[in-house]
Amino acid sequence: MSKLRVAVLGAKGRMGSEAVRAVEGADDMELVAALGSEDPRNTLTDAGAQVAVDLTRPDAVMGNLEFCLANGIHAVVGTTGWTEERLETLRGLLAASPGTGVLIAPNFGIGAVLTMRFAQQAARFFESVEVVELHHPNKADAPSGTAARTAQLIGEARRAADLPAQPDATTTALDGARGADVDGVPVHAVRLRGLVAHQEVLFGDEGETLTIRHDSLHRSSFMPGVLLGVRRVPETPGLTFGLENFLDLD
Ligand SMILES: NC(=O)C1=CN([C@@H]2O[C@H](COP(=O)(O)OP(=O)(O)OC[C@H]3O[C@@H](n4cnc5c(N)ncnc54)[C@H](OP(=O)(O)O)[C@@H]3O)[C@@H](O)[C@H]2O)C=CC1
Ligand SMILES: O=C(O)C1=N[C@H](C(=O)O)C[C@H](O)C1
Repeated sequence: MSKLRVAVLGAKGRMGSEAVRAVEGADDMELVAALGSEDPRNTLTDAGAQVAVDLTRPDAVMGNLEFCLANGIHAVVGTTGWTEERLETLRGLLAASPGTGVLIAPNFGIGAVLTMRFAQQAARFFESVEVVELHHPNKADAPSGTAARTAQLIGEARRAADLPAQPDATTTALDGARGADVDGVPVHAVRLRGLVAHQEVLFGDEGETLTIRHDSLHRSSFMPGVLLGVRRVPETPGLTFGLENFLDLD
């Protein structure tokens, strides 16, 4: 069987360099290009890439995807910064390239995917909920894509259960003290030297609390998810949002 021809964008970055090693170590894949910010995108077509893994920056990913979709290259995207508006633009690009697949994974770690699923399940049972994400201080965006997605899933589950807005009697606060409001859920971002990627989802109700915590202690934790995405995306045209769609969680 011929090997999947894979390119990594952002190849010199923290995640990209790990992805380069993972692709090189996969028996069914061949790393055909490893691009940094200075490399022209046509390196991808010249190398005959079938799947591009984007681990760049929120301000770079859309241009990369435009190029990939215009050239029928499937994409596995770990880069963050996805708003509904950006997703809509991407859906438009995909409509013009119907056989091509894009996976956007807010988090490739199985523990993080499970955290989101468990939080979604717990959401309707608790009056209060807050999300705290904790990352290394070189991270460009806040809150993390994972925290934003977690809060969105919780918000959807609360609405589906007809829960009211959660109680919060704060009338005076320093700016930012209550975190960012994502879909009615306060999200707090910690940046601390020594950390990699961590998240706590705190639920509370009368007389009890529930904490769901996940820790990525090394970026190798994301690599099985990246490789799964690379294997599955060529057979999955259109937009897939979330690695859970490629996992049998139920
Ligand atoms: N989904 C997931 O599981 C995970 C997602 N991430 C996300 O991945 C992204 C990257 O994170 P991280 O590796 O820590 O960031 P880094 O800053 O370490 O790496 C980003 C790399 O992308 C390069 N780059 C920027 N623009 C382009 C471009 N147009 N083409 C090719 N390369 C480019 C940068 O090069 P230069 O320095 O020259 O600008 C840099 O080497 C972030 O959005 C982060 O949130 C991170 C971890 C897990
Ligand atoms: O930048 C990071 O490091 C990470 N980014 C992703 C995010 O924003 O959710 C995934 C993980 O948290 C690590």
